[in-house]
Amino acid sequence: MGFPSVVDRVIEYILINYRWVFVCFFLLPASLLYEIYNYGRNWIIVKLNSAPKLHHRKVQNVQKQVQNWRASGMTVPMCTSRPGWQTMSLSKPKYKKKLWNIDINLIDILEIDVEKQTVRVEPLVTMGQLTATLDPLGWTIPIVPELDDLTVGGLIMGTGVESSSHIYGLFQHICVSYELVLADGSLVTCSKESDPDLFYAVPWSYGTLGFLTAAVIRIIPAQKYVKLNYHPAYSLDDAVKVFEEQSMKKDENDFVEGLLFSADQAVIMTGNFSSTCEPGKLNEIGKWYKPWFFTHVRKALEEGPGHEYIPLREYYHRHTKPLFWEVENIIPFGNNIIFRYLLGWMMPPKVSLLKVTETKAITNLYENNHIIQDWLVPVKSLKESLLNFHDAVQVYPVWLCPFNLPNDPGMVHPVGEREELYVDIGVYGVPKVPEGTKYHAVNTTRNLEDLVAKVGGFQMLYADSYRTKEEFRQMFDHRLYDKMRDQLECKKAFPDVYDKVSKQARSH
Ligand SMILES: Cc1cc2nc3c(=O)[nH]c(=O)nc-3n(C[C@H](O)[C@H](O)[C@H](O)COP(=O)(O)OP(=O)(O)OC[C@H]3O[C@@H](n4cnc5c(N)ncnc54)[C@H](O)[C@@H]3O)c2cc1C
Ligand SMILES: NC(=O)C1=CN([C@@H]2O[C@H](COP(=O)(O)OP(=O)(O)OC[C@H]3O[C@@H](n4cnc5c(N)ncnc54)[C@H](OP(=O)(O)O)[C@@H]3O)[C@@H](O)[C@H]2O)C=CC1
Ligand SMILES: CC(C)=CCC[C@@H](C)[C@H]1CC[C@@]2(C)C3=C(CC[C@]12C)[C@@]1(C)CC[C@H](O)C(C)(C)[C@@H]1CC3
Repeated sequence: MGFPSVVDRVIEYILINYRWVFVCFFLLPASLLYEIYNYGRNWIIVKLNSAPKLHHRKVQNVQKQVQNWRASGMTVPMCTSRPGWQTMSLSKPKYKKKLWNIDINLIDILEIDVEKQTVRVEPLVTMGQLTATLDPLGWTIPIVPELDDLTVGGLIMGTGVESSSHIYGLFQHICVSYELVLADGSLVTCSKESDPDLFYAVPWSYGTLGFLTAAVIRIIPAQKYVKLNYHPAYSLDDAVKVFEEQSMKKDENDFVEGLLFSADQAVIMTGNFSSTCEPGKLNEIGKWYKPWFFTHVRKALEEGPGHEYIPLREYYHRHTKPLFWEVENIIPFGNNIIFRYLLGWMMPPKVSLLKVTETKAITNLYENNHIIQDWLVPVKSLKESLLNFHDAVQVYPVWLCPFNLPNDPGMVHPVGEREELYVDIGVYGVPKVPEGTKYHAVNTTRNLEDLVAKVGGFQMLYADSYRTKEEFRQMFDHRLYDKMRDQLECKKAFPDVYDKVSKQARSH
């Protein structure tokens, strides 16, 4: 063994087992600088109010790039040029190296129309940017997927869900219209009324019908706080019952969410907008020294039912600081009180910087010894699904988020072809397997995918999907998608959606 390989191994050992050293001393300060740069840039744009004027020119630039692709002979299909490390998706989009990259540098909020109750945004606008802009004005989009860096484009072309989804559905269901550049270079705007086929085909198409250049999204009046009630449950039956009952009460609860801490311990949360706060009941969970949200919620198991008030924006982004519970694996002492007071203000490390500095060994570690999946199943199959996940991986906490699934045309439908309540079951962590056995990521995930498909469910596609093309086409309804691909001459212009999202297709 030569000297360099020993050094390599030592570095690899340190990077895997002591990733926090690198993260704390390099990534956290880098994340802060990056944020300050973004903040400064956004501030200048807001102050100069230049974004709406530039939009048209920036869209023309996208059209020009598509025209150039056509003029070049259309030899390889197109995708956006946003590098994989900048995205929130877990899977690595290796296809980008082979495809024709289109630069879509559209990052601004264009217009807030309080009369029509809509906001018009460009696709790279993030959830953090939207809440920072809308909340102080007393407005919000009805569904705010909780991680700051999720983008409007990714959430429309993929999907988005949040604790208000039991009322409003998925991210696509709060969108009024999409502005797209199509394969022929033309610019179209589609809505439910003007072009229902295209409008319903866009969500879950992962950029394979056209490039999104703007979207109009509904806004609703917001209030200063969320009054959050904690309902601890001490058996799976009780947890499922309370969760289901509360999710059905659309008129009573503005927000519903559950965290399952073990097979028989859960805390179900229900929340409402509130303009006032009871004295002594304010909890500013977003402050740098506050504990991670899921650890705070877990305390309700000992303390019993209770309620408190959380500032609205801090509620929306409650899972950002610990990236649900994923930061625990990267900075194990990140929730320690001394760390929080000293360095908590720099948290969390930017996902994009974590990704760009990820080594092959860490990628392998996550691929083989970690599960990150969101399964979307009818709520009536919740208990059965949770038992299946428990048998297969025993990963806790589990995230539970109810959502309404209308029977619209497009990729996803409720099982009974009638509007139905579904639940997103988020499983993120290191699987526990019986002693003496080894966790097999592909087999386990495939088995779970089968079980989810059997009850009429789907998986979110930001993570790894191991479906074959046939199984994928059974899970997602391709009728409208195929029709639009033919009609808009997409076959040469964009890869098929399966070839963008499947694990197999993405890895080479
Ligand atoms: C070190 C640092 C880190 C930060 N990290 C984050 C973060 O992770 N996530 C986050 O969302 N914010 C972040 N911010 C921004 C800051 O937290 C919020 O902007 C703040 O809560 C709003 O305060 P304000 O009233 O002073 O902003 P205002 O000056 O009223 O502006 C509100 C914000 O809205 C956005 N905005 C408004 N209109 C437009 C437009 N047309 N185009 C583009 N953007 C627009 C801008 O981001 C601007 O910062 C960070 C700021 C700093 C200094
Ligand atoms: N709470 C929630 O709902 C959460 C959702 N997620 C998931 O994360 C993903 C979003 O991450 P994010 O980083 O924002 O998005 P990404 O950059 O990962 O984009 C996701 C997909 O959307 C396509 N896309 C994005 N913008 C455009 C555009 N302007 N025109 C055409 N296609 C576009 C991308 O195409 P291309 O490959 O060509 O770039 C890609 O296939 C979604 O899949 C979402 O489901 C993750 C965490 C939480
Ligand atoms: C529908 C919902 C709520 C999904 C929540 C998904 C989160 C748990 C995901 C989104 C981004 C995500 C995949 C990520 C990771 C963990 C799980 C995350 C946070 C991490 C941080 C795990 C460690 C990895 O080395 C790496 C840095 C690449 C990723 C980055 C993205």
